[in-house]
Amino acid sequence: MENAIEVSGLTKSFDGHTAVNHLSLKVKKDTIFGLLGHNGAGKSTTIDCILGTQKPDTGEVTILGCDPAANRKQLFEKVGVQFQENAFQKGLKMKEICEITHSLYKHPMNWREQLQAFGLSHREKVKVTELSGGERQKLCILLAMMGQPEVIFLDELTTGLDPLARREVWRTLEKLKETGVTIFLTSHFMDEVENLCDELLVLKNGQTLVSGTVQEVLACTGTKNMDEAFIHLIEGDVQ
Ligand SMILES: Nc1ncnc2c1ncn2[C@@H]1O[C@H](COP(=O)(O)OP(=O)(O)OP(=O)(O)O)[C@@H](O)[C@H]1O
Repeated sequence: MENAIEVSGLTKSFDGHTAVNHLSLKVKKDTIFGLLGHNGAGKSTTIDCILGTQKPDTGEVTILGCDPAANRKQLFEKVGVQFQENAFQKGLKMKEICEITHSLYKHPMNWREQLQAFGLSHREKVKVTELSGGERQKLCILLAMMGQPEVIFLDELTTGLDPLARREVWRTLEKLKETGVTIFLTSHFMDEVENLCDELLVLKNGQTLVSGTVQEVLACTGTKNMDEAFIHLIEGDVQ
């Protein structure tokens, strides 16, 4: 199976502190990949380096065979990114943000359909600042999907969502995967990872502890679920 994302020997330091240390990974096309780790493990830095928004100290990255730093414009059409909610311009209504984002793409999605799938249709005229945290989070995911990307990056996918909303998001991602979208996500919810991810990688202090399918991680840690596996991995290997 072809790879959508390849990372080899990625290292990134800030002021002498190594945030990501010699990380290598491959994400197969049409799969969901989960990057896990404790707070400060290096997940967001990894995504920033993969997207080219941070310059790695060393390492090679390709998305859909391209160097993201050198092919930014070309990749923009094919890669969706979940931006942090505080990046929203104040005073804009949800509908206006959707329309603006829609206008940026050659082949945008029907955002009203997705708004309905997320149960947000009745809120389209509400200012983003007046939405609940969970509603804003769903909006961020919708915006990442807007250009009908081939690859989508979702950092802290369902943080702030209630259990029902999390399942709505899961269903959306499963449908996206069925249509041939590759998804790279980070999450602190191990049930989410078990349900969604084809493969995962656990980081501790910027270094890879383990990678593989959920079953492989459970087998190598001798645990019954990802919660136990995660705690075993993070607590068991003090560095
Ligand atoms: N711009 C920056 N300048 C200095 N240090 C940074 C910067 N960005 C990240 N770091 C440091 O790099 C390390 C990894 O941070 P990162 O945000 O990648 O972790 P994370 O795994 O995404 O954490 P969380 O789960 O809390 O979001 C941390 O020690 C963090 O303080």
